[in-house]
Amino acid sequence: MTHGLSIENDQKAAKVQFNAQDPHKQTIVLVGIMGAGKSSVGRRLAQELKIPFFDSDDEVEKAASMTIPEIFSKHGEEEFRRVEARVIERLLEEPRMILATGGGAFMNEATREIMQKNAITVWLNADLETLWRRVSKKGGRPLLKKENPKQVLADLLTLRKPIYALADYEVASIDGPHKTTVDAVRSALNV
Ligand SMILES: Nc1ncnc2c1ncn2[C@@H]1O[C@H](COP(=O)(O)OP(=O)(O)O)[C@@H](O)[C@H]1O
Ligand SMILES: O=C(O)C1=C[C@@H](OP(=O)(O)O)[C@@H](O)[C@H](O)C1
Ligand SMILES: [Mg+2]
Repeated sequence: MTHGLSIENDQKAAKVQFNAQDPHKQTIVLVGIMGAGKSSVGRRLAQELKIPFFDSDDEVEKAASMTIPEIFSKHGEEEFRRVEARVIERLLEEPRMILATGGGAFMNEATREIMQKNAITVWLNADLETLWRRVSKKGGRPLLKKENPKQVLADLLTLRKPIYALADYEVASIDGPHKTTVDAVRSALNV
């Protein structure tokens, strides 16, 4: 039946449109483990693209008027995760931006669904040695304040990798100038 066919086609067209992703129009969310470069690469990417940059960790700190280590020690990780999820949901209602997330944010299924629906997700990936070198330079990451922080990082990486792999794009965050990784993201997304 012609009429039936045309409805079916319209529905298909609507579906394609609904799922269409456009890195030129949508927020670009950077995910990946601690030290992947979400914050530092994200800031530079936003500068190049001349769009706003937000870091969910900074926004959580502002919302709580506390540093992340303080939130962890005074209220615990669960409370941090609750605030983090709320902050990201709010940011994804804003106009297009580059959003650097904290390394655990993408593990939350609801948050991940919101990101995948409203944004382009990019996994910055790096090997353990590179990550370890980077995170050892600076403290401020409560999850690594443990007896064997390198092992903690390795275990987290093993646990989280299959989830990060659900991102729309994977980009290698290799050592060298940040610009190399910024260029790699731009070329993957064609922005
Ligand atoms: N692709 C990269 N090239 C060079 N240095 C990097 C790169 N990514 C991160 N770094 C460095 O590693 C450290 C951690 O990076 P950061 O952006 O804070 O990572 P994340 O926000 O993913 O935890 C910083 O000192 C940063 O300058
Ligand atoms: O991996 C994680 O669970 C965390 C990563 C941190 O952000 P970065 O990935 O930017 O270091 C920060 O959100 C918090 O310390 C917890
Ligand atoms: Mg960061």
